[in-house]
Amino acid sequence: MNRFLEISQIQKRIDEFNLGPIDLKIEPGTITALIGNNGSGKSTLLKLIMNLAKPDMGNIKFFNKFVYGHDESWKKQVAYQPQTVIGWNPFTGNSLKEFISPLYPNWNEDQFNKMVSLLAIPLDKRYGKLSQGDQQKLSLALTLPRNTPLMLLDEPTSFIDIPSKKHFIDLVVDWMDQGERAIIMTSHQSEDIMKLADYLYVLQNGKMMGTFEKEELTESYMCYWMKCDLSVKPIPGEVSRENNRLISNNPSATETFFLENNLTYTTAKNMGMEEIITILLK
Ligand SMILES: Nc1ncnc2c1ncn2[C@@H]1O[C@H](COP(=O)(O)OP(=O)(O)OP(=O)(O)O)[C@@H](O)[C@H]1O
Repeated sequence: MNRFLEISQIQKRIDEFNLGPIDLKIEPGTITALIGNNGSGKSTLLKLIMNLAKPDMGNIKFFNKFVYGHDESWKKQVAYQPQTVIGWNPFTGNSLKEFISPLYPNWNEDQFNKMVSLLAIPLDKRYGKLSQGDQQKLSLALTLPRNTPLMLLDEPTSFIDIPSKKHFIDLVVDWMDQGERAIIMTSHQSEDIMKLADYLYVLQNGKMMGTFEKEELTESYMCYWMKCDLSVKPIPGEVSRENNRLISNNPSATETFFLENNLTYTTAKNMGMEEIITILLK
């Protein structure tokens, strides 16, 4: 299988914080959402991929090339949108576009203009004078049109307004359709995750909790309201219970057990992404 990115046993210590060991493989045609509580190491992982921080252990291969060498030509193949961009404040959107666009051979000017118009981005104001939302929109408009095989987005929609979030989702879907591409994005926005992600990579306090296929994850969590309070413990698949409400991450095992033990429920409901993430990050 052709792998865009392969992270093997990466570890990084920053003061008291320990990230890893992390293993992650990214294949073309996929969007992976990095999920985790604040401070769990998501941005640090993106910085390690971009060689902006050095790991203490492990390695990262991008298109089968180690990223921790002197040759950084691979960076032309990755578009990285950090949470905070350093050094852009004195420049207007127009000047930033003039600096950035020549660096990327697949830069698409029409796509940039489309994003500027759709997201109503002021190009003649200095970046430092823009609102946080406009800064984020400009940063996106300077990232997607690079049309690199891999895009790394660090909380791309945390400040932008609701209509722009909807445009962002459409733009990303369109971006993915244009070739052999992949995205890794950190996000706390369940709508972005629900609509865009194929995989969820979950981090908890720097530790890797696992990779989950989104559809499987949403299908595997079910909430049951039982006819009466449950006294039997534990029930196969049980994740948690409260009075007559039971959450399972293995509905078929749970329902078989209900049948075998004459336990009846009044309602069964799939759970939303926000509820599932809350359970995963408990
Ligand atoms: N430059 C730094 N100096 C000291 N500590 C740092 C630095 N960068 C990150 N850390 C620490 O590393 C840990 C992980 O931070 P990181 O920003 O990667 O988390 P995150 O999952 O992206 O968080 P958030 O969801 O809040 O953006 C935190 O404990 C943070 O304080």
